[in-house]
Amino acid sequence: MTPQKKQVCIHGPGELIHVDCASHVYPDGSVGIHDMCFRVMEREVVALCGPNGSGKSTLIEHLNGLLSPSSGSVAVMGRDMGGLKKDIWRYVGVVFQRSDDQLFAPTVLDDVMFGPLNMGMSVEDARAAAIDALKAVGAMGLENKVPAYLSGGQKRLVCIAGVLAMKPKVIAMDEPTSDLDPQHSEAVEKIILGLRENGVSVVVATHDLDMAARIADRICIVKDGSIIAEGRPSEIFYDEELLSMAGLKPPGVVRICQEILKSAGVGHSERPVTADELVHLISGLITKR
Ligand SMILES: Nc1ncnc2c1ncn2[C@@H]1O[C@H](COP(=O)(O)OP(=O)(O)OP(=O)(O)O)[C@@H](O)[C@H]1O
Repeated sequence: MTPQKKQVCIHGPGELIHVDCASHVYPDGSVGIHDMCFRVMEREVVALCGPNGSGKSTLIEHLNGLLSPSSGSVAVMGRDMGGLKKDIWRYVGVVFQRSDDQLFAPTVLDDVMFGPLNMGMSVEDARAAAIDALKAVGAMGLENKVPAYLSGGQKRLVCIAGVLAMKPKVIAMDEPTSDLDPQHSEAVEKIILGLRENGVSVVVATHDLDMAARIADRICIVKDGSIIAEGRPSEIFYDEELLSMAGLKPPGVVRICQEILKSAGVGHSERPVTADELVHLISGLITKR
């Protein structure tokens, strides 16, 4: 199935967020995104994949009103972003690319409690929400630490906890596994999948196509400020022409699969994108011999 090129930006049922941004122009005249139609549906993980400077962060910052379209609109739960004001954090949370942009309080607990307190929760409830969130990301024990002294991986987990504590319906994460070791990356992947399991939708901007293949229901390819194609990982990651046009390399599993099938001289309709799917395909081929 050919991935769909985005053409029209029509509101549809089940949308949590609808971005219809004709353009976002930064004060210096740089165009961050343009002709951008983007939707977030219920209970899905969407990955934004594209080269440096393609507009992923700019799009993410439109999802909770940190940036607004120069021309166009953003609707959250069917309501215009402009009317949501501070309430936006109840619906959409953003985990920034640089953890140091997010952490500011004297202790981890203060930091994670900040959002809930700002939403009007009592100190007691905010503390309970913060502790729950720290538990959910496996960061209990860090409550009394100074955020600035945490490791990069710990900072990322605390940033995620700070957003989780507000219990939003959508969480957008900008390159959540960049600079993380394999263990912390896996922890973040598990958190994302756990969120979807609990009915939270997650938008992830990432250069890690292997991770996107493992966790995403939908891949959006972002190039030069627009989404040029979207579809399931198995559709997008086997489209060599599309990936090459976007300056991207297929995930490792896809490359291995293509090489194996080529050297074995067999065609196959299956399109594995995860290691488990590839193992399943190879086992099937061996059994048939
Ligand atoms: N504050 C800003 N002022 C001016 N131009 C900006 C600003 N932020 C981003 N841009 C420009 O907007 C475009 C999109 O940048 P953006 O950071 O959204 O891309 P990205 O896909 O997230 O990149 P990366 O993968 O490197 O993080 C780029 O041309 C960038 O130079």
